[in-house]
Amino acid sequence: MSVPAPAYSLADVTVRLGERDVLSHVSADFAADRVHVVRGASGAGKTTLLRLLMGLVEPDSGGVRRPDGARLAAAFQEDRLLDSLTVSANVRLPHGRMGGPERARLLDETRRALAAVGMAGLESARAGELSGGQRRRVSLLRAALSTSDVVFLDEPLRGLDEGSSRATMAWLLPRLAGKTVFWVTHSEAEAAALPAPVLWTVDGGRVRPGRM
Ligand SMILES: Nc1ncnc2c1ncn2[C@@H]1O[C@H](COP(=O)(O)OP(=O)(O)OP(=O)(O)O)[C@@H](O)[C@H]1O
Repeated sequence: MSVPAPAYSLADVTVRLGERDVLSHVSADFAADRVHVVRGASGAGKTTLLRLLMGLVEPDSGGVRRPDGARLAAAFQEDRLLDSLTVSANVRLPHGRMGGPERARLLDETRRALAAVGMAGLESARAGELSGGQRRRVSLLRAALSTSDVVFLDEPLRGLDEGSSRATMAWLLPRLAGKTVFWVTHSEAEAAALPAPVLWTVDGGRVRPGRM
């Protein structure tokens, strides 16, 4: 049986930000179609790793191989919602202009998704009127409902209470099936709830397989 090509490869990559090599001589292969759980202390470089894989940062030295033509979705640590737009308009953003039936289908899916994550009836609320935990969930819905092959989630459940967290996870996981996922978390329980996760630790500028 042939081994599938990795979705992303880093070869001796260094990323310098300000005065510091945040990532230093990192080599790693990230398999396609798996959930990669990225852990590490605050400031270790987890977000920088995600930005590097997404192509938002280029390495100062070394090589990055990214999949050709992959469609990316992301929920960043800061939710990046447009406050003056409604919840459903924010979820629709990655889809660009949509026709009647397609738009109606997404609106319906958004309505059902909001109910599933404990935000029933909020599709017409302005994003600027939402709480932090509600904003988080809208940003996750937007990423998970967009058409994508690779999904980057930077501390996706941060700030959610246990019930919301559980409901959001239950809604989210089936929608990530078959995709390559990068999931940054500080939570052991969250990592354990993910399907067959591939664990990575960012520490001292290095990215190592396994837990801390
Ligand atoms: N644009 C930048 N210029 C200079 N330094 C930066 C820049 N962006 C990040 N850093 C620094 O790089 C280091 C890694 O930051 P990064 O956000 O990747 O860490 P993290 O592991 O995601 O942290 P957290 O868990 O707190 O989100 C930090 O010391 C941060 O201050």
